Amino acid sequence: MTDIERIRNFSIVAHIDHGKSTLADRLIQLTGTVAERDMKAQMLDAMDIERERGITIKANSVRIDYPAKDGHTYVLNLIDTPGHVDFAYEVSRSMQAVEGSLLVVDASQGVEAQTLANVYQAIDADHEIVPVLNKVDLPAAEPERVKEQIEDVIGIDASESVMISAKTGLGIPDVLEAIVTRLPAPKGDRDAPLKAMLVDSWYDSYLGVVVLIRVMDGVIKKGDQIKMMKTGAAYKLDRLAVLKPQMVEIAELGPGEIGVFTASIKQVRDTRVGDTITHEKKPCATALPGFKPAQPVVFCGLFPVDANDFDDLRDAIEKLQLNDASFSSEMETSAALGFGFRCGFLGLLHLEVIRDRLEREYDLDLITTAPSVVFKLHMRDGEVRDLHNPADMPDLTLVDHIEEPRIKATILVPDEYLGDVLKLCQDRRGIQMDLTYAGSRAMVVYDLPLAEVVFDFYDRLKSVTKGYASFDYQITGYREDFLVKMSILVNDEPVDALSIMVHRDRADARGRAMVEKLKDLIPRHMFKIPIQAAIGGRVIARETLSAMRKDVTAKCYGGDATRKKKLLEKQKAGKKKMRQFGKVEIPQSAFIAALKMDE
Ligand SMILES: Nc1nc2c(ncn2[C@@H]2O[C@H](COP(=O)(O)OP(=O)(O)OP(=O)(O)O)[C@@H](O)[C@H]2O)c(=O)[nH]1
Repeated sequence: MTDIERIRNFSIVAHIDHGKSTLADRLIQLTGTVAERDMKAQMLDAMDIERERGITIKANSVRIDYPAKDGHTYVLNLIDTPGHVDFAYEVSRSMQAVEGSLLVVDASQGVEAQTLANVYQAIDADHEIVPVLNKVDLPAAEPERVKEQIEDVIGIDASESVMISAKTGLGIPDVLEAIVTRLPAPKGDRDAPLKAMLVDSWYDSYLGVVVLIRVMDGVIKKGDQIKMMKTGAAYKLDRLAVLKPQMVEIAELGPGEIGVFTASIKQVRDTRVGDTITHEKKPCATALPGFKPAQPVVFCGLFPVDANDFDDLRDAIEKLQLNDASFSSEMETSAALGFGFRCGFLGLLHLEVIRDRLEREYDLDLITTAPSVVFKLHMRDGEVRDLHNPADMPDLTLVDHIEEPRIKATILVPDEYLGDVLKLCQDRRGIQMDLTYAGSRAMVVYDLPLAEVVFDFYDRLKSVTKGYASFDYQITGYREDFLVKMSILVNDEPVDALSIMVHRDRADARGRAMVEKLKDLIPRHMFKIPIQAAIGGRVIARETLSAMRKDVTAKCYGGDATRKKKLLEKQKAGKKKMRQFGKVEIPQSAFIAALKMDE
């Protein structure tokens, strides 16, 4: 067991790409935690997709032994936090598990939206914060200006920022010293009953579920009989270890320490981030505050393009859920799309990552329906229902009013793009709450309906600002608005995968845009096809796709049978990506394309 005075627990907060992973790698490397030859760049980002997209999804941790200048060897525990907005709750739990943060800011870029969101979480958790200016090797680095910005925008003292280049290794020893001298040691009572926080968990194909914990009070040992206070489940610990970052078994962990255990836990779902772990026989009196179960906020339907792949899709979803308790699924049948799943996600990025993995790792062709948020239906009889799928919208006469989730969005953007950003937010029913300046950049805060953000807001924001805006949001609550369900009818058949909830004032424009798009996206058939948008029984927009004149084989005159056969085969292959709606075939790509809004 480590002397509590010689422990420092910390996390690194940064905006995406400011160099968090590179710094972590350097710290690990410099302290010889990993032998040089085992050093893979970005040790902490385990998953391929994370590496490819350059984002950190699952929190993880590493324990570093550091001989400090004062002659003592310290144990430094770095908990890596997910950098994306969708995982705000996971970030908040990781923050509770440590006492300090390194605030990494790219000295050539300055403070960004996620820097703010994450540093506020660190401040909320009462962290001691050490500002670290990275990338000072770049000619464009302006450390003095960025220091000022940190003081102006975040309001913390940046005069003693550590200047580093995680790339060249410059300043890394200073970071290690700052961790020891400027961050506080943890506190905890060794003699009190065990109280540990469940910080993270993941599924390992050899070990089963691995649980990352921070001990607050008491001592945990291999073989202990433990209990999770929120779920009530009890387990016997069969392995206790620290991560260096590979697992090294350890006999016990005391207050202030961070480590992992395994205990024959079947699925990640049985472990809840933020839960309190204690001894079954001698439990602690109260659980740690702030526990919140993971709540999916964005839903969409996932259907196999080829109905025969349904079983494969179900198996793949079950496998992914082994490692991700926040991704929910429920079987769904759609008249148009057949059998599939209605899935819930923490946010848009989470949705994209899961869909990508299903398509890539499990080789599935999927139709994704429009992402939707959870609407609250206040029924006339007083009942309040959650609506996860616009297709399930009940008869309007039964509904008194509808509420939708709202967010507080923070956007940082260079001055010259401010006008475009304001217009975009305004177009998405936003209400401006704040507008301030930090140097040549504006910080805008908007109250927006989440429904207007889930689809393509982020893409639009990036395109109108040429990638210079940064964006972050948090859900603030529900508010009533005049929302209606808009259905799309193709050849008089409703296509439920295309129905959306929309504000009444926007319905006409959205409806018109969608039918116009669909007219281009649906190939011509042998007959005329009306395409309509409707609210209830009322058609608000209509286009007609005219009939095709010739069939594809018509130009193969003469008896060229092979050519004809080839053409028909080609057509058949193309059909695999099509869906049949009544007599009409709609290409898979049309579903998402039709919902994109051009502004
Ligand atoms: N020139 C220079 N480039 C750096 C430095 N530190 C990191 N980079 C580069 O900046 C990019 C982003 O670095 P990462 O460490 O992946 O950033 P991150 O903050 O971990 O990003 P996420 O994992 O996406 O949150 C990489 O291409 C790094 O090579 C530095 O000190 N100088």
